[in-house]
Amino acid sequence: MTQALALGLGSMFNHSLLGQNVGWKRNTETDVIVYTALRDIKAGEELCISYGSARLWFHDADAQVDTEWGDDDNDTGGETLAELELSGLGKMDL
Ligand SMILES: C[S@@+](CC[C@H](N)C(=O)[O-])C[C@H]1O[C@@H](n2cnc3c(N)ncnc32)[C@H](O)[C@@H]1O
Repeated sequence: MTQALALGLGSMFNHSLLGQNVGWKRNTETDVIVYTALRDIKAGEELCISYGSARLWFHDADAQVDTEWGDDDNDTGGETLAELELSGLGKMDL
């Protein structure tokens, strides 16, 4: 597994699984992450990427499922969010 830590502007994107409007792809040969608009984005609109459906480390304000913070039974890595993930858009290649 290869992991990456986005610095600079790349560290400013919030997560949205359902409302992501920016996709991203890592180039592990050049160590560059390329961000691409997934649709037309209005001025002032928040830019959101998907951090993936893996376990998140914060309470996701965007989550559409009943998640109780700190409860293993409610982690976001289960099938519920995976089913919601938009195919191929901003998906983490972990
Ligand atoms: C990479 S930073 C994103 C930028 C950050 N919001 C800032 O102002 O610097 C990741 C952090 O943003 C917050 N965050 C991102 N997406 C979120 C969401 N959907 N709901 C709640 N907090 C979120 C969490 O605190 C998370 O640890």
